[in-house]
Parts: sequence; C-alpha cells; structure tokens
Amino acid sequence: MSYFSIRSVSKTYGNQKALKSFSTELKKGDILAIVGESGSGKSTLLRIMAGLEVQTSGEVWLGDKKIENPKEKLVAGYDEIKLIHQDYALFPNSTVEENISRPLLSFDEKYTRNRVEELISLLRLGELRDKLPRQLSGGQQQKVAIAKAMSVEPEILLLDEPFSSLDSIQTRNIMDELKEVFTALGTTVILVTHDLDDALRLTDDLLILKNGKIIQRGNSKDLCLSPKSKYVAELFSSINRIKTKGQDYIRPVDVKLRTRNGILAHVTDVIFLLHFNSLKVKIKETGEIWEVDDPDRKYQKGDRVYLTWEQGKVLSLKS
Ligand SMILES: Nc1ncnc2c1ncn2[C@@H]1O[C@H](COP(=O)(O)OP(=O)(O)OP(=O)(O)O)[C@@H](O)[C@H]1O
Repeated sequence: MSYFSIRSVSKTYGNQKALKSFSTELKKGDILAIVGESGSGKSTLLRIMAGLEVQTSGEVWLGDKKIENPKEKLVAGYDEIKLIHQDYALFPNSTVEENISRPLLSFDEKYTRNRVEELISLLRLGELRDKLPRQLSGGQQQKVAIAKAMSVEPEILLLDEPFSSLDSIQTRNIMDELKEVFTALGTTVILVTHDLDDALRLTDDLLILKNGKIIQRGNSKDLCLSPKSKYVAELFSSINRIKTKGQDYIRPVDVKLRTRNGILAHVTDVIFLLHFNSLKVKIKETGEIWEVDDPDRKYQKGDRVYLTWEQGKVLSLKS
C-alpha cells in the first residue's frame, strides 16, 4: 500500500518549468534514489515533498494526511518529514551527543537516553560523543546531522545531495553505513543525487529525473539491462552506436574482441582500470571511435582487432 504519495506535482518559476506533473509512490521503509543532472528539479521536488515550497499544482500525501505547503500552513514544514542538505545545520557549541538529543527536549527522559544511545551506536559515533562539530571531519558532521534528524523518528528522511562536499571514499563508507542504519530502523528515505554510484550504494530502487520529468523508475538491474532511453543507458556506462542500425547501441562490456572475423578496428588508446583495460578503437570502415573492454589485457596501442557482439545484447534506444 502506498505510504508517501506525490501526485501530479508541477512547479513553475516565472516561465521556467522546474517540475512537470511528477508522480511517484513509496511504501513504508522504501529507500528510493532520485538521480538527475544539475537543474533537473531535484531540490525543488524535495522541498515540495517536505512542505517547504509552494507547488504550482499537485499534491503530496503522507498516509491519509495531505502535506500542506507554506501558503496553507502557518509554520512551514513537518516534524515527520526531515530534509537534510549539504550544510550540516549542527549547533556549533553543543557536543555530538547534545546535538542528537536537542530535538528531543520535550520527550520523556528515558526515551531520549535510549534513542540517543541507539543512534550513536548505529552510526558508530561513540568515540566522538563529547566532541564539538568543528572538531569533526565533514563526513562525521554529516553523520551527526543525520542522527539529529532521525532522533525524533521522522516518517520520511529526505537527503538532498548530502555528501557532495565529501570525497568519494568518505561518501562510499558513509553510504554503506547508512544503508545498514536505514534498513535496521525501517526508515523511509529519498536520496537525490547527480551521482549514480552514490545512489547504487544506498539502494537499487532508482528514479531518473530529467528536465523536471520522470524518465524511468525501476530497479537498477532493469534500468541497466533495459534502459528506455540513451540518457538512462549512458548513466551506467558509455555506449557505442551501431552505425548501420539507426538507434541501436552496444555497451563496451558486450563487445567481444577477436583476432579475426568481425568489424575491423585498430586500438588507439589503452586505459588501465581495476578489472579490465578500457580500449579506444577506431573502426576502419567508418572512422568512428568506440570504447570496448579488454578483460584479458591482451591488446596494445596500434593492434588490429575484430569486433563482434551477440544480437541479444544490442540496446534499441530512444534518444
Ligand atoms: N527560487 C527559484 N527561482 C527561479 N528558478 C529556480 C528557483 N529554484 C530553482 N529554479 C530553477 O528550477 C530548475 C530546477 O532547479 P533545482 O534546484 O530544483 O534543480 P536540481 O536538480 O536540484 O539542481 P542542482 O543539482 O544543481 O541543485 C532550475 O532550472 C533552476 O534554475
């Protein structure tokens, strides 16, 4: 049954359409990642979901409660829906533990103690509990900000590119930890990001947003194996256009390299990657440059190769 429901939400700024009839549904405990390039409408969407922005049309529902926007509600926003940005919004003169417990001032003391300890333990903040925010790294501060937001047990946690100031190793580690925490607590989460890798660390439930419109929603395997458009296909890897076949493409990993029989090409560049070499090859007949994977690291610059592929691996895509 649907728990958090966004129904035909549109938003126009002046004559700029930021969201175009956006609808999606989440069940309790779902973790959804919305992936979109800069300007695709991600932040606008999250702010409308949180009741912090006035939409041009459409509605947001949490269970049987309609989320009212700042025009409809005196104090904008909801305790049940917490939005977290890149800026950590911590109390600078309070310790980690105090930051996490401050939102619980009006709660029962025993509950507060248990909840704070639970979050400190789940987010592995034990050794930092007496530190001030300025004594923490960016990643640690963001974990505290998430613990602080989760202290009041929000129904929905909205994460707006929360790790964009962190390096990729930090982000990877935090994502892995958060996935465990959200799953353990059954939190319903929506992450928006421009980075598919970050999204995949947290969840396999993806929604691809472009120019304010949903391009595709599904699990990561379906989106990777059956993308509906070139845009979605290229989020996962580069693709090579099969010239004779209009809108048909093949991924570098699906091209087989042979020493005879196939399309003749020459290797123009070799890039060493962790699990394979990535080759740039120039197709003799058309002069096109393709990217292909060489898992055996067999080929060198200047080598002649023949390219083949299975018909079943061809992607027929809309542009
Ligand atoms: N307050 C505003 N006034 C006018 N236009 C706005 C406003 N906020 C956003 N926009 C426009 O709406 C579109 C969507 O912006 P939004 O910030 O939601 O996208 P985004 O996907 O979050 O981008 P980014 O990843 O760069 O933050 C953009 O074209 C942006 O310029």
